[in-house]
Amino acid sequence: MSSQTTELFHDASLTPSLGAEPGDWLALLKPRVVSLVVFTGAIGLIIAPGHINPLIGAIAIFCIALGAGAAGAINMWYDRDIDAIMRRTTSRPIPAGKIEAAGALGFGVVLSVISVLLLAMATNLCAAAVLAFSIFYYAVIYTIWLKRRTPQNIVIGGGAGAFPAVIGWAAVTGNIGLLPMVLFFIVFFWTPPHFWSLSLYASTDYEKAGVPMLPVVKGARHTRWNVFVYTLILFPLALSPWFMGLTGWVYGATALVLGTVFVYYAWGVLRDRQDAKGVSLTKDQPARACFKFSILYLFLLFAACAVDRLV
Ligand code: HEM
Ligand SMILES: CC(C)=CCC/C(C)=C/CC/C(C)=C/COP(=O)(O)OP(=O)(O)O
Repeated sequence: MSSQTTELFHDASLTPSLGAEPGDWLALLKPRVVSLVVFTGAIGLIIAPGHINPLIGAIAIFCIALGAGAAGAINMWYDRDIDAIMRRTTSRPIPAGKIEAAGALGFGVVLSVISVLLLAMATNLCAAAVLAFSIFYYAVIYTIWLKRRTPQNIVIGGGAGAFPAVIGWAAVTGNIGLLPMVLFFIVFFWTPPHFWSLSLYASTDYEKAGVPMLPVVKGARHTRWNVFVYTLILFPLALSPWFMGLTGWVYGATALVLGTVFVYYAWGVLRDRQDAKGVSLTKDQPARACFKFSILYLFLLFAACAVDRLV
């Protein structure tokens, strides 16, 4: 096969469409990942001081979901070449030939605009502006600019997923308070252990696709240290809303327990010795366990924040 033919083969936009079903369009929105992002947005809205009409609140949460999903669709449009190479992503709608690339881009852009306009009309300009910026951040700053250029891609790019709590808060108050800012930094520092744990056992995929994720560029040992150090930083950071008197004891106790368990899992990742470059680490159980726990951690931490408001 000539190199040109190989390129055509890999350009998913040229794969014949097999006929998209509604589920394929939904898959473009990365619904499972977005669910946690939206949950943090909803908590931002619940803990904000003041009152919001429940219908308006529901619309605001819907807009965060729509905007985050739309950014995911733009991400899948841009990443269609590497998604076709990586085993984990090869069955996504574009590489699978279910949806054409241009259609996915149009879908993502239109939904982005709708989500921002609807949020502006339903709530206020501050919330809508932060949503617009976070879509831009994920789609352009992370996906197009950083992801393929630097192994620090997700440290900076992780900011995108940290905005929803700020958006939820702003939807109620029209401004950005101290508590949502701290929550922003909690998600920001949570992202590296979340993602680098996963990348430890998915590194051969990224290597194949030429994405400079940390384990590919710096090796597994370096990545393990980074997972551990970011988890250590996260520990006091997650406790800080309690120390500052922004939350009560329910949150404080939860952050203490969850932080301890997270450090334990990250320690497991650090102690793991499967470090040979190019070796498939799919059996890297400590990294898998740490990735899974990272999701539970953020879910429970934010839930505790809301429970604190109610007790
Ligand atoms: C740049 C930052 C991030 C990167 C690179 C990243 C990467 C990933 C990847 C590659 C997966 C596997 C998904 C799949 O197999 O399709 C994943 C799963 C997940 N991520 Fe992240 N993530 C990031 C930030 C976040 C944030 C901010 C949240 C939520 C607040 C989040 C929530 C989740 C959830 C809930 C899953 C599990 C989805 C499932 O059950 O399949 N991620 N993440
Ligand atoms: C409000 C708003 C716009 C929020 C967007 C935030 C969002 C969905 C953040 C999650 C970031 C994420 C899923 C990265 C996946 O990385 P990747 O795309 O590199 O992973 P992949 O290899 O699975 O495609």
